[in-house]
Amino acid sequence: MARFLSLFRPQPFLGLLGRRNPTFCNMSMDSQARETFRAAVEAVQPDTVVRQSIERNGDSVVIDGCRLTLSHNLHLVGFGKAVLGMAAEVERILGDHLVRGVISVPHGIQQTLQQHGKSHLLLEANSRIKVMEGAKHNLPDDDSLKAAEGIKQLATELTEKDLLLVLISGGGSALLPAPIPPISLQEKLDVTRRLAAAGATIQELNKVRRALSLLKGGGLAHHAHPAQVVSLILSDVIGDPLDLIASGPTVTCKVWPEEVSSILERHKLLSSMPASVTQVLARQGPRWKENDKHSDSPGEALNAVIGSNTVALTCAGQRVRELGFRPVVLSPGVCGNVRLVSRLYGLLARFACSREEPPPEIAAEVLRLGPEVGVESWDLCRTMQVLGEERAEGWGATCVLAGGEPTVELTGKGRGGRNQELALRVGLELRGLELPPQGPVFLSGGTDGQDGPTEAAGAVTDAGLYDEARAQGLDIDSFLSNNDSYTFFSRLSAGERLLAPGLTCTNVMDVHVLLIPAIPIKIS
Ligand SMILES: Nc1ncnc2c1ncn2[C@@H]1O[C@H](COP(=O)(O)OP(=O)(O)OP(=O)(O)O)[C@@H](O)[C@H]1O
Ligand SMILES: O=C(O)[C@H](O)CO
Repeated sequence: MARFLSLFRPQPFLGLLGRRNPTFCNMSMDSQARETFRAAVEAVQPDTVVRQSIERNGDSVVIDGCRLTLSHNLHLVGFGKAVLGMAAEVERILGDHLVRGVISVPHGIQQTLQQHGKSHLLLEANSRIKVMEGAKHNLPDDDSLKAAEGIKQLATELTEKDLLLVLISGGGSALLPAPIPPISLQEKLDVTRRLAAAGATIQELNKVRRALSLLKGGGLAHHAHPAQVVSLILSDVIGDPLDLIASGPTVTCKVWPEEVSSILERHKLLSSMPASVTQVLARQGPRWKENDKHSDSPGEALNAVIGSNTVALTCAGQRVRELGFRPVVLSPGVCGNVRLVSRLYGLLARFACSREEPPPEIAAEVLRLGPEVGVESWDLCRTMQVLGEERAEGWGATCVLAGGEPTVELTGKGRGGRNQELALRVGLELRGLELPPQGPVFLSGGTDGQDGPTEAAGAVTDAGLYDEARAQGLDIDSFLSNNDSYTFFSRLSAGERLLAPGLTCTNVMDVHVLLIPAIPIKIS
């Protein structure tokens, strides 16, 4: 008769491989998934990433391998949800050379940071940096327009002796609006709003924003010429494309009006564009005025990505290794429909947990599905190889880490977010995979601490989700069809599966953690 025996790898062998040093062996799988997410977020804190990217030696500073000399010539501008903490750290490190600065940050952020006890991310009372709050609800408004004007003014006054440090993070586009005349702020806002509502991707949205802005698409670097410009960027876009993060204000790029028109056309908006937008798109030559003092300057800058989803996943991997799991990073670029993404995680869990050699159909479906959600075949094969090795070598615990920004097709009117919906769907995919002592656990969380318009960042699920919901009278399918994942997780077991770290002060998109426990071997 078949019997099951828990055969975990002998500890000395594991020590040799350097994989297992389980510091939290008493933690539940749920807690370990949360701890892994915490480590991911911790790694991309605004002050941490700045500290790690600036090396100060006396009156010189090395950034991204480039040595720069300081002589009380440092100016600073910034825009984005995380730049307040970034600016505070820059001022701590280089404050004695700082002449002045202006940053554009989300409405209410200073008060919120104060309330959350995060005063280390706030500027000192005697700071030389002016903080301007605006862009309520992540939309450009008069306040962020004023901040953008202040930033443009500062940049325009610089000389070749100056160094301009630019701090950029997600949300920067809305915090730096500078529409090319005669486009008004309201018209630009309408264009971006309508595009977003039509389902345009962030790549499409920011290509359009670039074409209509004085500061995006290299405009800020252009206005700062002939000063030296260095940007420190916390990326919230898949693949870390410099020209698209916050619409690339320090990355000179040519605008192709045909490309912009085709994006508008694709979303059926071209024919209803205001006359001002049509006029700007029809212009030939440089976007900046002919009489502009820098009209022919290239506006070159050093652009350094100092924090990204990849950094978060790498640090999460280190943490989960300490917890006793072998980490494998699937991809930092998971995108596409959450339905397909959840299917992929379900298949990977099945592949990892299969007691026999996994049926080839699983690997085939993984390879077919992966590219549809932004994961390269090479990464899928590498991940399955690690999962397969663990099984072949004796069922060690593994952790698949990934990140990115999947999408949800909104058909209902409920409250939720893409992370909670993904976790809910993966929970369904894992159904039936309950292996002793515990089956796989999946966590999906937004690194900014907020998943859609909800108070949670995401949720943690496992194979027991379906039965747990049923026992509590909750019908998962009806919550899913109403995009009501937040209500579902709030009601289920008093909300204990919700991931709610609160405001994290950073944003490198989402993090996915699939923990596969060490599995007992079947001895016949
Ligand atoms: N009820 C819902 N269920 C599932 N997803 C939702 C729901 N409502 C909104 N969303 C999704 O949430 C996303 C917006 O959430 P969020 O504000 O976290 O986005 P974001 O892209 O992370 O923004 P940012 O990068 O500015 O923080 C959109 O992709 C939207 O489709
Ligand atoms: O501000 C923006 O454009 C988005 O957050 C992407 O960087």
